[in-house]
Amino acid sequence: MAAKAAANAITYRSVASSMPAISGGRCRSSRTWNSVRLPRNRCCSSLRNNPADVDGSNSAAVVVAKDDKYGSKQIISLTARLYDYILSNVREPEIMRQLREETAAMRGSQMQVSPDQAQLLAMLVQLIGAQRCIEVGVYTGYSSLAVALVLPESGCLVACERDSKSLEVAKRFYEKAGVAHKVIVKHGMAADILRSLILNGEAGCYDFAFIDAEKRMNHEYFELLLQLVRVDGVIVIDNVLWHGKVADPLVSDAKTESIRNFNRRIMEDERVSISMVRSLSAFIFFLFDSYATTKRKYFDVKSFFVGYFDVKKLYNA
Ligand SMILES: C[S@@+](CC[C@H](N)C(=O)[O-])C[C@H]1O[C@@H](n2cnc3c(N)ncnc32)[C@H](O)[C@@H]1O
Repeated sequence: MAAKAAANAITYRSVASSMPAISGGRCRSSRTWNSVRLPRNRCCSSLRNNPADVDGSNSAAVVVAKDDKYGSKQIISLTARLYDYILSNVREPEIMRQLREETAAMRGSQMQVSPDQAQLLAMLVQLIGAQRCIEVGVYTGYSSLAVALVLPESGCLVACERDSKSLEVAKRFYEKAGVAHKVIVKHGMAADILRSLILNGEAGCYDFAFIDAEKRMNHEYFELLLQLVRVDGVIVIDNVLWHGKVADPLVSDAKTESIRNFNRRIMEDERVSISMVRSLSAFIFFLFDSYATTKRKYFDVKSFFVGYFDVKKLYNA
């Protein structure tokens, strides 16, 4: 699949365009999926020029722990070379590359999700057949653009951001990408916006949410989104490993502590199924389900990929 992707002009959405939604009993086989044409050989390998590893070893991946505790699993660190390889297998639409490159010169550009993370968000939206999404923390719009591009024409994304300057860039790119009609931009404090959606009778009306704003507010966003997102919907939270600081006993600043507390509370929260995913910064997925069946829908990112390709085979057969 990856080799083919590198050799041919492909579409971001090519597989699911022929498949119905697979979650929540909502089968929408007749909907129109958005197709984003990628230029030939377009991938993100241009993102890094020097694949030398941080430790100078140039090894593809380093075993950082091998212990009885981990069974026979080797734990690898994400070296620059390995990350370069991952990026070379990302299908980044041209419009997103333009946005990423424009944002690179701006203050705070490190806040943007990476192309591989954006692709994963888009795939999650596709997998659950999401129609209505919310993003908390838009910045210049990279992750929201990834979501908007794969939403069906009838879909919508409520994009919450307090910074008007970043929003100007985001709005320009929604227009340029032809998805502005799918994005409802909300300028203001995210918690207030979420509360107003609830007051507006929109509880349970959303399929997917992405939280990527003020980390100390995560729990509040989460509780509000639990009301807004339907049972069987998905919430993704960024930065749950906080650059590795959550696991470092010497770090105890307020932000790290709040993320630790949040992760602990989520781990104990039986209302949701969870999966913490390793990434440069990490995601937690929440898949809502009823109490009785909470564990039934558990999956991790590896099975996403397996499931994705299996589903493709199923529908092509
Ligand atoms: C990490 S960035 C978002 C990056 C974006 N998801 C992307 O991938 O391009 C966080 C954004 O959240 C916004 N933000 C922080 N606290 C907020 C709040 N309370 N309400 C709304 N936006 C907030 C910041 O202005 C910033 O633009």
